[in-house]
Amino acid sequence: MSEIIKVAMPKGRIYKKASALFREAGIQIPTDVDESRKLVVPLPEIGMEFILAKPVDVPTYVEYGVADIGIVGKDVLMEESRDVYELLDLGIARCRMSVIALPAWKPGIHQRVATKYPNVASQYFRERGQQVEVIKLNGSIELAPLIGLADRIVDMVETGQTLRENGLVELESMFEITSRLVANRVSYRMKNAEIQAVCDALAKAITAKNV
Ligand SMILES: Nc1ncnc2c1ncn2[C@@H]1O[C@H](COP(=O)(O)OP(=O)(O)OP(=O)(O)O)[C@@H](O)[C@H]1O
Ligand SMILES: O=P(O)(O)OC[C@H]1O[C@H](OP(=O)(O)OP(=O)(O)O)[C@H](O)[C@@H]1O
Repeated sequence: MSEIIKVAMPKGRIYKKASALFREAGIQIPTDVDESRKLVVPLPEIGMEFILAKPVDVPTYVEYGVADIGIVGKDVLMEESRDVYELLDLGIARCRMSVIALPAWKPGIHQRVATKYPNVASQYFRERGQQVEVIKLNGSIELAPLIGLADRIVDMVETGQTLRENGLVELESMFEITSRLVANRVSYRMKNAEIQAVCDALAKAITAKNV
């Protein structure tokens, strides 16, 4: 008998896109499990159990093996540096991580950068020889330059609407971001056939979408 695969799924904007991709891959998962308050959803009929997690926590659950696989944005993987296998680029929830400022921004002596991604931002500016003070925020990052907390921000840009509505400009695009399928290293060995089957089915669905 094949083993149950535990899947850490991010609540929020990735869930609908990821669950649609699973269904295109022939894995019939419900569309609306993220709308209830139930956090562990057993789906024995398809040999899976879904763990509905905050996106930033998905790599932690997978590293510790309480989830065998997970779906997570590349932005979170870069920031969290968890020891997980990155198996597949799902090509969903596409956006970019950028450096953003008010149009009048000029390099100054003491530069402050606000972001939800302090590790990624620190490394990015360090590699470019720019000395900056990085300030961690947890949301509405665009506020920081508007009210004088920081000169620049590092944040996600998708449609650009948030920037336009707040009179901000994108100075540099740092990284293209998509969601990834990741696996726990031990699970990948112990449940290899089951995990590889999910990975192959998703890869086939992605290829079918792109032709
Ligand atoms: N416009 C966007 N803004 C932010 N993230 C986006 C965007 N579009 C796609 N993404 C991707 O979606 C992922 C999850 O975004 P979501 O907003 O659901 O998470 P979150 O900000 O951690 O949620 P919460 O605020 O509930 O903790 C991001 O990590 C990123 O990979
Ligand atoms: O280019 P756009 O399509 O406007 O998308 C980008 C915005 O979306 C995200 O914010 P989110 O909605 O997650 O809210 P938050 O700022 O509270 O994290 C991100 O942090 C940007 O603010």
